[in-house]
Amino acid sequence: MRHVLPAGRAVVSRGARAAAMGSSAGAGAGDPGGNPTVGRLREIFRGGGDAADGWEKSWETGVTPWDLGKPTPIIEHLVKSGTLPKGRALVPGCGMGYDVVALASPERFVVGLEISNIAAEKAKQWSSSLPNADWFSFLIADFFKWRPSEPFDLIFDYTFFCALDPSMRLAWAETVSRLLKPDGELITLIYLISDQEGGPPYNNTVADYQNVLEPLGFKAVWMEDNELAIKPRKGFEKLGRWKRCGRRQSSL
Ligand SMILES: C[S@@+](CC[C@H](N)C(=O)[O-])C[C@H]1O[C@@H](n2cnc3c(N)ncnc32)[C@H](O)[C@@H]1O
Repeated sequence: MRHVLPAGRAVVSRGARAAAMGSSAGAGAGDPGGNPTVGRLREIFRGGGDAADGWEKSWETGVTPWDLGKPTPIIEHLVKSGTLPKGRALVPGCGMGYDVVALASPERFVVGLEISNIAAEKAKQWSSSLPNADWFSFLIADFFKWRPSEPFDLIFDYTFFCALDPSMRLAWAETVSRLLKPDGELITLIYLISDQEGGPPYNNTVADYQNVLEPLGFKAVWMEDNELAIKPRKGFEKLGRWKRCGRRQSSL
């Protein structure tokens, strides 16, 4: 174990936070968070309704302020480091699937899971003829309801936890626990948000992860600032690597 940081976070301005989320879609003034695309995303989700419809609409209308247009650099670094579990990996809420593709290799088959048909189709479109295409697949399913035939050695969450309504966090942890092998690893690239009203993305802290994961026996064996975060997200991301150390398992 390297070291585990306290569950705190830097306080940043609302404008800076929203600019970070809109890094690829063009941050700027025009909505309460300072980013018009995040504002449009909120608008889609405002008024309740089915979250799945909200995500489909955001993809349909091209309101995807989270999209980096490439894998997150820390994933490429971790792949190169050779420290990631091999076997089967899952990326829930994978969006365009750049991280799915970056993780996939003959030693590691990766499933990119998406609730949005459009996102999954887009992901398939750009990636299907890549040299490592035999080592990943994109599936359309609701993370919370999906029942795969086999559990996973690795689950990678990036901007999925923070995209979910906070009332779903316990279910998120239970589902992670159900889908992960007992000795599997959960990697959370935590996108820290502290000053937003509503969401997505929703405010979250490292403690929010600890609160739902630790009762299920998970412990962070690594929790550090993500030094490889893209520039607008620098200082807002922490890399958490979690293993099950306790005996309690999911009750789902
Ligand atoms: C904020 S985006 C993040 C996408 C991707 N991880 C990235 O960083 O580019 C969240 C994604 O989760 C998907 N999603 C939301 N709820 C889901 C669910 N219950 N099951 C599977 N995917 C879901 C959405 O369609 C959306 O593409």
